[in-house]
Amino acid sequence: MPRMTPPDVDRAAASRAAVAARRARAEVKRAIATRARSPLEVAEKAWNDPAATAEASLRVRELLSSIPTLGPTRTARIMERLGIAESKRLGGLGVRQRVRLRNFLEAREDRSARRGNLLVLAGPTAVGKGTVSAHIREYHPDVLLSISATTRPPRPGEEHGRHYYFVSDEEFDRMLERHEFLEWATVHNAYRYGTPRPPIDAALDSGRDVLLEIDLQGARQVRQAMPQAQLVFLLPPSWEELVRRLIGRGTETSEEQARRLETAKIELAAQDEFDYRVVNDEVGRAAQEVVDLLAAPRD
Ligand SMILES: Nc1ncnc2c1ncn2[C@@H]1O[C@H](COP(=O)(O)OP(=O)(O)OP(=O)(O)O)[C@@H](O)[C@H]1O
Ligand SMILES: Nc1nc2c(ncn2[C@@H]2O[C@H](COP(=O)(O)O)[C@@H](O)[C@H]2O)c(=O)[nH]1
Repeated sequence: MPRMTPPDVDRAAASRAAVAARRARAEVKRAIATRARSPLEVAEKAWNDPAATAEASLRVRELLSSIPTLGPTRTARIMERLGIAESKRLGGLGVRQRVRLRNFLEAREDRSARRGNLLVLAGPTAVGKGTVSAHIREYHPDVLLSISATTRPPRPGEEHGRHYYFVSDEEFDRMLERHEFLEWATVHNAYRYGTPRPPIDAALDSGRDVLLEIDLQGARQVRQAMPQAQLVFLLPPSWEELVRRLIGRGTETSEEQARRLETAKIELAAQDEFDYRVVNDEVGRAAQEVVDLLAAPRD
């Protein structure tokens, strides 16, 4: 067997140390991915404990991308926002970079410790539920607006996956069999509508507030299934204004309008079942009232 010279010995030791360091970093990443350690705790250890070489040599990119909800694209975007270069290791960050990363990780931990709130927005046809919800989607993108599945055909301008998931009767039946809905109902004695449950659970678990824009039957089912949900009833300034909005929208035949106004009378009679009532006199103001209720802590 050839004898090892001193440089060979050094190289072998260095290579063993490199393998051990890689393993230690993989262990740290696994602990973050399985939520056994918080990324903030790992970062603090890297900065405060001189013996924490695995933590200190971990790249910021590796730390962030080990967080279960962050993929490589979001990681890259966050690092750019924090002003941290792709190759930077935790131990090599400057003071300002450490402050920015710490603030970011602290804010994430606060958010994930809080469960999101669920708010149901219901009300009679044409009161403006869709308009108020669209306003919230545009100005409060942090709120998840649930996308329902429906057997109704799309109206002009409506997009599959944005306004609704437009599905056939057969597909709706399959979703029912697979218990995919939090609630569902046949609305205005016409088409079926249902709220897919998995995106709602995921959002609430990650601390995101969720808004459901659904009918009275659905609101009652949500109250049963998730009693912590807040139920908000949207009111028109007057019955005459409601009729004006329905006719003015011009998306239903006069027969369908009459059917919807019959349902509206039943829905208006049930407004006392709701936790809050909001008058949709002006879209921005009504939307803000809904968002304020959504953000308010529940007891
Ligand atoms: N505050 C408001 N002032 C005046 N018009 C409004 C207001 N809010 C909504 N509208 C108008 O009323 C009509 C009905 O609104 P929208 O379609 O949002 O009602 P909706 O409650 O979602 O109805 P549906 O339950 O039938 O789907 C639309 O033409 C919309 O532009
Ligand atoms: N119970 C549910 N009702 C829903 C859902 N999605 C929408 N709706 C309600 O249906 C009517 C009609 O809506 P339109 O878009 O055809 O005008 C309206 O009251 C919606 O709030 C749902 O998932 N479940």
